[in-house]
Amino acid sequence: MGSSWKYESEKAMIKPVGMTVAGLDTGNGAGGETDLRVFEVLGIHGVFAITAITAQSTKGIKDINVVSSEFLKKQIETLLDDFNVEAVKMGMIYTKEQFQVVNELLHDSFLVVDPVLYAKDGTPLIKDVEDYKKIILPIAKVIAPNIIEASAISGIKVEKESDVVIACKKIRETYNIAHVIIKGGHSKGDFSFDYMCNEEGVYKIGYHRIQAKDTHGTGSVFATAFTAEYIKTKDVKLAFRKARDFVQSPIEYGLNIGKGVGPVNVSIEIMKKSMKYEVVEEMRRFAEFAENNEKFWILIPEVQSNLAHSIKPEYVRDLNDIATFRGRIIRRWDKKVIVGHPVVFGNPTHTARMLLSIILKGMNSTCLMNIRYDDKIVESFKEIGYETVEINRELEPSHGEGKTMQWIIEYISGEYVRIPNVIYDKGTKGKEAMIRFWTKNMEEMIEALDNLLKML
Ligand SMILES: Nc1ncnc2c1ncn2[C@@H]1O[C@H](COP(=O)(O)OP(=O)(O)O)[C@@H](O)[C@H]1O
Ligand SMILES: Cc1ncc(COP(=O)(O)OP(=O)(O)O)c(N)n1
Repeated sequence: MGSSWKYESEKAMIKPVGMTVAGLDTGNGAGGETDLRVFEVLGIHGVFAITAITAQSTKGIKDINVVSSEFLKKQIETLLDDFNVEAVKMGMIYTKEQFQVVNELLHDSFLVVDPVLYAKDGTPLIKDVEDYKKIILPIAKVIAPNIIEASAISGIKVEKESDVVIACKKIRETYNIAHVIIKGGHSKGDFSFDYMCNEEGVYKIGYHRIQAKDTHGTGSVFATAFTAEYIKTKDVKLAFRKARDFVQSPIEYGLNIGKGVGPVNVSIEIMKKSMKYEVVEEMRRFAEFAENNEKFWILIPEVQSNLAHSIKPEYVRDLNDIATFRGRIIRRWDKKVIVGHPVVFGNPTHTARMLLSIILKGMNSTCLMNIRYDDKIVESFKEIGYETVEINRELEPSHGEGKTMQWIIEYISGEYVRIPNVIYDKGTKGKEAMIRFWTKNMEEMIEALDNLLKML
């Protein structure tokens, strides 16, 4: 007999386990609970041995309540007794007695140390630093200080690239740590460079430096992402690359919450993926409406139509956040409307480019369709209650291909406080007259077109 259904289903639900030994940030921006979130997003079951509770918010740390070393020991023993912990990330740990517990129980683990000497507000997160250097650093497999921490640990003031490499090597040799990563978030320049050195050499990764205010937790996120990726691949170089890549979007989409430095947005990529899934579902709903409405063909111009649909406007950065139908919306010779699936993101169609320009002007807009120009259609839009604006294409300056949609929106926003929902032009030499209609969501788009078609 083959394996039973029950066995197959249980097997499918196994997740690798990673541990964080860290403090708790009551404001949920750094520390152990953020580590658990990173583990979760990256497909690892995170478990948490807590070293201290910090009374913390985006404004900083008010107080620290340290967990006794006996209780820390109990937590780690309890977790190790049950789970197959594949790697351990360590953040805040406070006292010499706590270091001894970790040394005793985790010296053989794949230990990734984030030496959080100070929080962003300057509060020390490790009390007995000299003991920490003696007891914790020699059992680390990987250490990931920022440049301030690297300076303190190596005794070399890290300012320029050559200092980073020297400090990296010194830390490696002094503490016999296989992989030293020095993070560049606190350095200057257009790129934030991180360096990793090990016996094979020095690797450098640079990403565009984001001018961000809400960066609380970047270090915790980086080290936990590294640990998660190491668990999945057992490849240190790959884990370094993936962790650096992972941290970029959470910084870009940092959460402007609280009165101080807001947390980075750990689940942003999952949120964007789920929003994109909803967009695809709604595009399917639109396709059904277009193909089944007997009069829909009236709306379709010679060049055919398309519908652009974005994720929530505040998350839109570029055309990759906007979907269209690859094969457009086509009117056949017999007036039948055919929607050209599939739905694709990032296609530089006129509709997608105009929607992007409207969103980047701050409008609450997620849908835009191009419609055949006809006086009657424009009048019907007015009757439904939409504001309209006519654009004279003769006024368009000569610019390269692909700039017209942006020009139209720039032109309108120079004249209007709010961009009207119906934007039309009567064409010019070689350019068909066209209406472009945008709405705040798919609900409104379908309802408006349904009402419009009843009037035609
Ligand atoms: N403004 C930024 N733009 C892009 N990447 C950043 C920025 N700030 C930090 N990083 C990245 O975030 C990670 C954490 O770095 P860093 O801020 O130096 O750590 P810490 O939080 O321990 O001080 C690194 O990969 C670093 O390159
Ligand atoms: C409980 C706790 N642990 C760690 C930190 C510091 O984490 P980090 O990711 O380096 O974030 P910033 O403090 O630099 O924002 C913390 N604050 N609290």
